[in-house]
Amino acid sequence: MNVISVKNISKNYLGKKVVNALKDINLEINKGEIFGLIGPDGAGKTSLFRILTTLLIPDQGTATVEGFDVVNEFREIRSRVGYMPGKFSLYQDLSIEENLNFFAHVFNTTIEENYDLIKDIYVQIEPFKKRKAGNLSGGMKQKLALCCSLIHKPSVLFLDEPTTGVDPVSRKEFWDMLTRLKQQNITIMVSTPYMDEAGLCDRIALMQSGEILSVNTPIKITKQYPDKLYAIKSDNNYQLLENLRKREEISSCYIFGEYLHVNFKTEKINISGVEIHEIEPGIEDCFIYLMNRNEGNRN
Ligand SMILES: Nc1ncnc2c1ncn2[C@@H]1O[C@H](COP(=O)(O)OP(=O)(O)OP(=O)(O)O)[C@@H](O)[C@H]1O
Repeated sequence: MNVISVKNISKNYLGKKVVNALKDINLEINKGEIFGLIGPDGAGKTSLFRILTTLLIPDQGTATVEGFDVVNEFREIRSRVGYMPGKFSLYQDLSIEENLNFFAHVFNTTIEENYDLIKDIYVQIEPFKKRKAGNLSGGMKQKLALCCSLIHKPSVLFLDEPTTGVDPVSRKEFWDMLTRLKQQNITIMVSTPYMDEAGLCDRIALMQSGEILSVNTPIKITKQYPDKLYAIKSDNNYQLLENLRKREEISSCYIFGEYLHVNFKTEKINISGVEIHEIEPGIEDCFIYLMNRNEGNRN
């Protein structure tokens, strides 16, 4: 049985303008996986998390978590999942210790009862346990929020952009922690806008504008890239970008760090006065390729 199953889920927000936040989403997530939802702001990641954690009702489709329906069996789900929302949602006026005790109390447990699960993370913030949550650094807030979401020993953990705005060292530590939680057989669904974190997941879904563009292991997604990709650099990359985008034989060209990444429609490459070499595509290249293809199909 899949731990999370999403079938034809759609969600619209009604307002002056209707927003199609999720369009016919289908996903299956296996036990013990670290599954990444990768996509830019507005892709629909939070809406999907909120549906799976029973905080939002879908307009269409069905979804189950640990075999329970997200609408009809929400109570069963709430006791089994941990949710770390994107925005810091703990009590800023309570200390680390008080926040943790509060969440333990809500779930009818104690810090001591499940200490084993949070120990690795908690020891890093314990020296500051009397400090108010509002006065913690980004990395420490994130560790506290993770502890609070784990305190009732959930079997599924939903983490919405847990590393956004967190320094690179804390980001690395955070992903190490997720690997340790996975070893305890916890299924983890995590969203991130950082493409480098995609490679740390067992499988990922690339999401854009409420749609899933691809689901696979990070390696398979990059292997499916259908074209040759070149990195090109000149003294003036902006001028080069403008020139290349006008050329008929170039199907895509975008800035990537100090290089431009370019696809050609033709095998023969006629370009001089630049540094050019073929490269292996990364997740971000795959994302851009799939996004362009999706937009092309729509037009
Ligand atoms: N309560 C709401 N009312 C109206 N529109 C909403 C609401 N919540 C989300 N949206 C819109 O739905 C779309 C998907 O938003 P969602 O928050 O699910 O995406 P996301 O990938 O998590 O992005 P972000 O990181 O910006 O939250 C966006 O266009 C967003 O503006």
